[in-house]
Amino acid sequence: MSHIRITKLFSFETGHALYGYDGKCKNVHGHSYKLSVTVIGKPINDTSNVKYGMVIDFGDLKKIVKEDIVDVFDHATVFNKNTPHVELAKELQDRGHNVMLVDYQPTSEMMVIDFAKKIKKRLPDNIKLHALKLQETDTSYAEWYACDN
Ligand SMILES: Nc1nc2c(c(=O)[nH]1)N=C([C@H](O)[C@H](O)COP(=O)(O)OP(=O)(O)OP(=O)(O)O)CN2
Ligand SMILES: [Zn+2]
Repeated sequence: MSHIRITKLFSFETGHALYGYDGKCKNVHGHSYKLSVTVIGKPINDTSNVKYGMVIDFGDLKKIVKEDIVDVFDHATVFNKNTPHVELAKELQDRGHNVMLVDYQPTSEMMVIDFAKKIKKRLPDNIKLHALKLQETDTSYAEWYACDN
């Protein structure tokens, strides 16, 4: 049976700020992120399996990405916990805002690395993460490919 890649698209609204950056993105601002998740595997060959003909049910892939990424990042503001932004984060949290502290600079590149780690942990053994594309704006995106890593 052939290996087939299947892809599901997600979107979420997230705020961030790049501490120490030399441009406008050092300010707190937000993006309508678009995330494309591609996995690879062989379609199930067993006619008695309810998932016959599927690499992975799109719904099962959606559950993983929703639980570990979309529901966590949507309408949150992400700050690098290794910077003084941690104080701003605390103030916002104390005032009831949805803040996420991460261990990295929240660029598209670093976020896509984080997402790859999270998704890989959740996939069944027979399904491999092939690629992620994280689109920050209409003109800017970062990609993670298994073959590069
Ligand atoms: N390599 C990276 N460069 C920049 C990142 C990033 O994650 N990786 N992020 C930013 C900012 O978050 C910014 O909001 C997005 O940058 P940019 O594409 O430059 O945004 P513009 O609105 O100016 O895009 P145009 O379409 O060119 O107007 C900065 N850099
Ligand atoms: Zn930004």
